[in-house]
Amino acid sequence: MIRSLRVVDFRCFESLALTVPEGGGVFTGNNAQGKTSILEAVCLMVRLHSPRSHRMSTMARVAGTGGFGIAGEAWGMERRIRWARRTGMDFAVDGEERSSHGNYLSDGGLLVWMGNEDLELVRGSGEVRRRYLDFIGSQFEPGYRRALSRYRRAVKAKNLLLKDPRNRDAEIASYESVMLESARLLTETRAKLVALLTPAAAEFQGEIAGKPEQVDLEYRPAGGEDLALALEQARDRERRQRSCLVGPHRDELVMKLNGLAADDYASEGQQRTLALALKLAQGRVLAECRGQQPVWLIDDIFGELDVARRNAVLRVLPEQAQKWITTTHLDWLDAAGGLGRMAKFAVSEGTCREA
Ligand SMILES: Nc1ncnc2c1ncn2[C@@H]1O[C@H](COP(=O)(O)OP(=O)(O)OP(=O)(O)O)[C@@H](O)[C@H]1O
Repeated sequence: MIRSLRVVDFRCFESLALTVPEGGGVFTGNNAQGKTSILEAVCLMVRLHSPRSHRMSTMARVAGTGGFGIAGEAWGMERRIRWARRTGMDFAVDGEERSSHGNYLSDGGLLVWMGNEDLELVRGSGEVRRRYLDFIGSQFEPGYRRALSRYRRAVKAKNLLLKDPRNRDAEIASYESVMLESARLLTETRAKLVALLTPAAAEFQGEIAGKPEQVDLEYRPAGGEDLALALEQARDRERRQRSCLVGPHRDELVMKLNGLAADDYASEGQQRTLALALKLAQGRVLAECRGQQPVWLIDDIFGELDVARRNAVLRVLPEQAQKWITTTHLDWLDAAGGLGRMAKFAVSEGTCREA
């Protein structure tokens, strides 16, 4: 779990230093005060990933020096990342520089992020569902993140070549071999994850809905069973459309509720419930496979949930796990039985103090 967090020039914070108890913290404040930014800083420090943006430049404080730093004690180790416009990112654990993302992440902890935007998991494009699987995949399988970035680089290069009017078939073939090599780990891990997530999501869906509902998750690799053959068969189409059309960057995770497509048929309430169930399932799967409770970063969802669903989520969140919860008001928490083992923090205009 995370015991402390310090940031410099990150989002609206010029500086911030927090110590958080084992149970976690509830961060309260009006809109636009910096609550989500605190959770985002934790996510970056632990997973080198922000659920809000891929562009580090947007995270450096606008009136700051053009870079930012985040540090803290997480799972007994002192972690530190820095980003600067000129030099990019560097990171260290217990004072020792780590040479690569993979190296830094190898002994990092586990996270689950829950936010209102999770509804997009059910309603949004396939990209959102792939990101969900990738975030879990990189915590589940050590080589996943590296395979994903190799794969993405190869697709990007192939796309550039496909746009060239000259014949670049030989180079395309060499990038396809990189794609094939990295795709294997991605598709195998995604298939394994979906098989593990399905029963857990079904169980949580029932808990939150208050009645059993059938949940089916189906992983559909865009390259089918044989990606090499699919690439071969797509060759003419790809040349015409000048874009790489098959492979894990086009995979889908199909979701059905009570036998019907969840995006087209489920009610908004059912879709919200399914999105929560998917995130709870993520926590369960990670905890079981890695033997460690993830830290839960829960951004502003409780104030928005109806009482029944809120109580159900609070009931099924693992008691012993650390939770970082943001909220604009605390009325719901009083009704739900108070702070428990969590500390209360007040966030206001880029400052945060224990309240
Ligand atoms: N790079 C940046 N530099 C300075 N300020 C920023 C930067 N990025 C975002 N902000 C500002 O930081 C403030 C806090 O944003 P944040 O999303 O953390 O607020 P919040 O308290 O979670 O709000 P809400 O309750 O509305 O979700 C916002 O006013 C936002 O515009």
